[in-house]
Amino acid sequence: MEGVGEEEMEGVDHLAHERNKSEFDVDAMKIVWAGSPHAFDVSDRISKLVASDPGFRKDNRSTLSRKELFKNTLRKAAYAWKTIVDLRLSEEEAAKLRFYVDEPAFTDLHWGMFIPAIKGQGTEEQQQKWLPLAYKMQIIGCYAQTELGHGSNVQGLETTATFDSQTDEFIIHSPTLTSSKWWPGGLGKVATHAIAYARLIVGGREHGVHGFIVQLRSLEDHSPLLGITVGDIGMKFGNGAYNTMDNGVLQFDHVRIPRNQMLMRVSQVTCEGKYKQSDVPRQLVYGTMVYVRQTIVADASCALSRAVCIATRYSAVRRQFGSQNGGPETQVIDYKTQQSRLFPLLASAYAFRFIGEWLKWLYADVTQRLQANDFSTLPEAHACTAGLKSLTTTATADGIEECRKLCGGHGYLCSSGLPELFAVYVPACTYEGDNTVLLLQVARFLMKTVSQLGSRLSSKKPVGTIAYMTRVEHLMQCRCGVQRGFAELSADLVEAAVAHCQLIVVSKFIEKLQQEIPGKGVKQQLEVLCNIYALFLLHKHQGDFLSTGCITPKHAALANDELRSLYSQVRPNAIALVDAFNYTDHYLGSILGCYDGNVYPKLYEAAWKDPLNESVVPDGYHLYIRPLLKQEIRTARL
Ligand SMILES: CCCCCCCCCCCCCCCCCCCCC/C=C/C(=O)SCCNC(=O)CCNC(=O)[C@H](O)C(C)(C)COP(=O)(O)OP(=O)(O)OC[C@H]1O[C@@H](n2cnc3c(N)ncnc32)[C@H](O)[C@@H]1OP(=O)(O)O
Ligand SMILES: Cc1cc2nc3c(=O)[nH]c(=O)nc-3n(C[C@H](O)[C@H](O)[C@H](O)COP(=O)(O)OP(=O)(O)OC[C@H]3O[C@@H](n4cnc5c(N)ncnc54)[C@H](O)[C@@H]3O)c2cc1C
Repeated sequence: MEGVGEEEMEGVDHLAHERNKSEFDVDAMKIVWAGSPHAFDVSDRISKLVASDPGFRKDNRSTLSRKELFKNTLRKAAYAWKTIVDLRLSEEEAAKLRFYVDEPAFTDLHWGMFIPAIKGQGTEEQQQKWLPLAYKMQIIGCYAQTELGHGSNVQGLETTATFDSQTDEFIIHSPTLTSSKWWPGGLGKVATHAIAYARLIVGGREHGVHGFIVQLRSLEDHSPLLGITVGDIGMKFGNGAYNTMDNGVLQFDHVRIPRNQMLMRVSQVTCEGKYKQSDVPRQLVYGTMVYVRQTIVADASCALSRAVCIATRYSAVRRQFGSQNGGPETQVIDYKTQQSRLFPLLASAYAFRFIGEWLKWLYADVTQRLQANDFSTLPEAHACTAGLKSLTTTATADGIEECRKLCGGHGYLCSSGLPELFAVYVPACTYEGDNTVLLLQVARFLMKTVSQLGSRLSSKKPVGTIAYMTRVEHLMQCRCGVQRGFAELSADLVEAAVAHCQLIVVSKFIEKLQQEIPGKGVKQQLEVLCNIYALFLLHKHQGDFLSTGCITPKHAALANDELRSLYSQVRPNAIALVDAFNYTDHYLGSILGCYDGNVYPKLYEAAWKDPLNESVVPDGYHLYIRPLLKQEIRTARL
């Protein structure tokens, strides 16, 4: 193997000159990014714990076969659980551990959907029975909603749950091939239980889709129970990536479960076979999705900031062209084109961090209200979680890919960390609701609001995120017919939904800046980023703004000038702004993004570690290359 000098690998901070340029207190910004001094402490401690433990190594994922990869994930999940128990980590610390372990696993669905579904849709009694088992991981659950034939259209699910009053049981059945459950994470090889969604049939009458707790596998030997056919759905996009997850297929053949395993907070079936609806809205059956959409928004800033951190550090290291008198070439980060692609993504990472924080607050608020039987803010909470999930995941997936391109050829190497990050992240645009389908929900909410504006029947004034609608006069003129023409106009309505969500992100960023933010220069940096975020959107969509007369061509030109000036203000602070994310090299998983910027020796070293380089002459030489070279190919047995 070709070696690299030890001194080249260790100790020198190649980005020190960049760090010295920064004009603000990076440690104070770290606290702002983390959310509070306490959150920073937890995050910093747990990230270092994971990074220093070889049990959580992840640099070999792209070279493992699916079986090796999956077994390694099982080992890591068990090891993570042991660490959590041994160190008596709090729930907050455990969640951070899962975050820094950075490997999608069945545990995400157990903690992220199975448990929340029981908490949100189960009765007190059901919670008391199932939650202690789930918290100790004595049972492992998944969320089995989507089927081969239907994902978006939840009302179209075909699995049935028929009540048998003779035995006080439900019979869960998959009547068609398309009713096979398809996609649930953790289902393929691990889950012992599922929250399965099925059409409820009582006394021959259908009552829509409800959730049921169904045991799938034996707790003794893990074999599927009678009537259950279950397995993995196969390899997904990218090496490593989401293939650590066992997304599964499941068929029920008249599987019987006791009546008390229907989640009965929203509606109940009595032993006499009576269906009763409580006074909570039916939409609470969808509550787990609202919860997860909110966590996905909070996570978007993590994925985007990670890609931006890699691309920013590498852009400061990489030099191309522009050498004067034999001096160094220009750092690519100094090119205005690089800045105009990179800095809006840096600003978006911060914007998404704050919108995630706000959405958490909104979710906590609606949860509290629901407990007090106040359902008034549920439609807005649904629209915000759906719309912001769509907006942030689309922008993040696109942003990760842009960061890969910003790193030129080296961005295409797995060791850049970017291909895997993209492959793991991009399904977020589809799961928990296809992004277009979710925007249509927002559009529906907006059109409903518009149709009520000025209506004599409705005395309610729009509040919260739609309060601005009363100030937009020409909406009043659009009221007529839009409800009837919804499907025809849906492509335009989706654009309106995106614009509405962008407005929420910008306004919440501005609100954040109205708070006291300690630390030298921190607030000023955030103001610059906020302005970049808003003006970049204005620039990108200037056609819409101009055609609707919201701005003049002069405004558009001024905005563009201002944007260029803002990029120059960010430039000296760019490295410090990504340092503020406080990511370890382990978490970044990228040679291009390593803290010390010592990229080239590390790339060189890593190449020699590739399995192809284990031998100088490759396997297959004698069979395929030599006969070719010796012109013996026609006689060789291929
Ligand atoms: C290794 C370490 C281990 C250590 C241990 C760790 C310890 C702790 C760690 C914690 C870890 C946490 C991890 C969390 C990570 C989470 C991981 C996530 C992974 C994601 C996996 C993916 C899962 C899934 O994808 S699940 C399936 C999701 N499916 C969907 O989203 C389907 C999309 N479709 C729909 O939601 C609906 O059908 C919809 C919205 C399209 C509605 O269609 P419709 O038919 O038009 O509407 P209808 O049903 O008739 O509704 C009418 C009415 O209701 C309103 N509505 C709809 N939805 C909602 C809602 N959710 N809430 C409120 N209201 C709603 C709708 O707008 C209509 O209103 P009106 O217009 O007023 O009538
Ligand atoms: C990695 C991954 C993990 C998943 N994990 C789980 C899980 O744990 N549990 C679970 O239950 N499910 C899971 N899913 C399933 C996921 O929730 C669905 O795939 C998702 O909701 C999209 O539904 P669909 O596949 O039916 O897409 P479709 O609805 O078939 O989408 C196909 C196309 O049709 C368009 N479209 C659909 N409806 C409309 C409409 N009304 N108007 C306009 N356009 C429309 C969409 O925009 C899209 O372009 C997972 C999926 C993935 C990829």
